Amino acid sequence: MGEVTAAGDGPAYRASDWTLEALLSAKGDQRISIVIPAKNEEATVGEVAARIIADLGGLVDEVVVIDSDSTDATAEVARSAGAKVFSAREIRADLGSVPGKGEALWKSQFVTTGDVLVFVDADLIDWGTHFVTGLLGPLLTRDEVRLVKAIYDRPMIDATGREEESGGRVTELVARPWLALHRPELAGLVQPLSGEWAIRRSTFASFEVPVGYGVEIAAVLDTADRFGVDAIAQVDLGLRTHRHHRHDTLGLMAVQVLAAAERRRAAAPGGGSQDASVTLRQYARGPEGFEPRVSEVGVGERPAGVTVGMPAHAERGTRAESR
Ligand SMILES: O=c1ccn([C@@H]2O[C@H](COP(=O)(O)OP(=O)(O)O[C@H]3O[C@H](CO)[C@@H](O)[C@H](O)[C@H]3O)[C@@H](O)[C@H]2O)c(=O)[nH]1
Ligand SMILES: O=C(O)[C@H](O)COP(=O)(O)O
Repeated sequence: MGEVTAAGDGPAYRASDWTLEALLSAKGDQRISIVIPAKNEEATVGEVAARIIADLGGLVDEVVVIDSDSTDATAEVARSAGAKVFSAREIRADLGSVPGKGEALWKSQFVTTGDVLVFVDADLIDWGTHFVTGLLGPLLTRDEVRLVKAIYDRPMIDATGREEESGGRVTELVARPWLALHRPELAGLVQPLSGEWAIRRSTFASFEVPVGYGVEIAAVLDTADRFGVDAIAQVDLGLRTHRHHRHDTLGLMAVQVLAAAERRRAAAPGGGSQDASVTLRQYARGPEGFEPRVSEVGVGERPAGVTVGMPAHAERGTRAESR
């Protein structure tokens, strides 16, 4: 097993570094929750949840799908697959609701029971349950590790099945350049935006959480700032394919990633209120020439979960933050 830090000055871990038996014994009495945020993922969420339940039922204590304002059969499909399903909007309704993936992850804190949270996207196509065991390995076996990021090859497959150039466009054009400019000690992160990551509940509950796609870059920066770069481990999981966005929706994602990163560079505008937004203008040629499309992109943040009250069943993991 290689020594690895986020700076990438050593080989990443590999999922095969741990057997299921080794993880079961390292787990002890800790509880493990898998959290799958899902917005209109009826085509894939059932398979993602069912495979984890079938392969890892002995290791994982619960598989929770957070339905993020889906208008399709995501919730029904996930429930039939055996997952516990919650609507993000209905969790802690006293705290209101805003759209976004980060919101779904933040809300998951109030309904999960795990000391360790493993986030897995719902739109995975090529993947395996070694994603989960790989992400758990460093967290269960090394006390200093707080956050584990998945790294993988991520080819971009077009509608005909042909492999385009590699994916991760926001990663390559936004996140990596920003890290190179402002946080070079984190430049060794192979996939700073990977949607599969594991974190101690106590750590996550102490973070402010961007409501949108800024949630990953924020967790990386906050972990490094609070606990040091060595608190982040990377695990090579091989190959991942997923559904791709068009360029215009990736532009919105890029705004959210940048807003979260900039907020952590300086007290920049944008964060703070859960409803904060930035106006993004994009252009497409129409009959009269280039026409603007204006989007209000949510870049607000939720406060640290511990400040708004954790449910009793989660208190053990949250108190452990002093670890
Ligand atoms: O409002 C939303 C939007 C998305 N999702 C879910 O979040 C996951 C990832 O969303 P997706 O739109 O597929 O993101 P990607 O294009 O895959 O973006 C990558 O980069 C993002 C920015 O870091 C990460 O949040 C993603 O997990 C990562 O896969 C999926 O399960 C979605 O269903 C929600 O739950 N609510
Ligand atoms: O992680 C990213 O950079 C975005 O999800 C975009 O990924 P894609 O270019 O593979 O669609």
